[in-house]
Amino acid sequence: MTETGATATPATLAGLLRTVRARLAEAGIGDAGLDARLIVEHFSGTTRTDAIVSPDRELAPPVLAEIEAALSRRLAGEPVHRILGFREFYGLRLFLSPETLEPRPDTETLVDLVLPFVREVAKREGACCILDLGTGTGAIPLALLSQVPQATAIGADVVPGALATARRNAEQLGLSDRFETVESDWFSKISGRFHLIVSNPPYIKNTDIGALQREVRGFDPLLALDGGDDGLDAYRVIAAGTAAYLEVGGRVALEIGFDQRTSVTDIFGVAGFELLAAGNDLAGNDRTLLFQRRIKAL
Ligand SMILES: C[S@@+](CC[C@H](N)C(=O)[O-])C[C@H]1O[C@@H](n2cnc3c(N)ncnc32)[C@H](O)[C@@H]1O
Repeated sequence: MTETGATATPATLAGLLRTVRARLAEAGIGDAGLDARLIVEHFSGTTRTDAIVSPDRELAPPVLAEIEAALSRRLAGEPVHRILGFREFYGLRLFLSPETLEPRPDTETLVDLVLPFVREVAKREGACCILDLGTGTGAIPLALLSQVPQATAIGADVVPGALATARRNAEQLGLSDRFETVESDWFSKISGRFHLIVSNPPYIKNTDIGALQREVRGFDPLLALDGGDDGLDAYRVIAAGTAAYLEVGGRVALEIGFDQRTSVTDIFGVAGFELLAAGNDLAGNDRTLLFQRRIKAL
């Protein structure tokens, strides 16, 4: 029995949901109700409606064992989507792996920022070529490809395991004929020109990584987080390289840390780019920047 009086693993759906939620809440896990629902529904193959319509549904012992194992992992700090093995992004279900960052809802605002441009180019030219630097699960380009059927994308990453996950995601979404991966240290193995270069690079100062939530510091790969001493290393490389890979009239769009708007705008300014638009994340912080090459005065 727990302090709330609930048994560890009652066999009915409603009882189990209550117990899992109580044990997560007791451990101080913020979104205990949601995490309980995700774990129980996933491993029991039930839905929210089942819990309402058939609360007394009995679950088999192997299912209970799987839920208990998942609960132990969550109590040990593992994020719920890592336990499930997938996460929703822009309406797409994406597989995760130990080599990939778990895509965040804030990154959906980067997709929102560039989508009108991708649509416009695709309409005008019948195609839109996208390069995503640091693709991880492939979240950003796959979201764009799912919205714009004429678009094609290259997802580049320095981690082969991340690229394997991105390819798996493209395949299961039926997008693999328009999505390629390249193992590349930023631009080192990239060739060709693109209408859009997009990136959510690592941007945390290395001295700040120890202070991140345990769910992030313990489970997102360090290479996906560490932006160097001032968090800006990747932006400097991307700013310096972008012009050589951009089509005339092309754009570059970036996710940034909440306090990096001025620094990243300056870095791209020095490289010859002007800021066209900026967007906020779901909490209202500066989170996305869109640049184009500065037009030289005659
Ligand atoms: C913050 S994660 C973003 C992942 C994904 N684009 C997303 O938004 O969910 C940064 C990504 O950059 C990749 N990365 C780190 N250093 C890199 C490098 N030198 N060249 C290419 N990719 C790199 C990491 O492996 C990671 O997948």
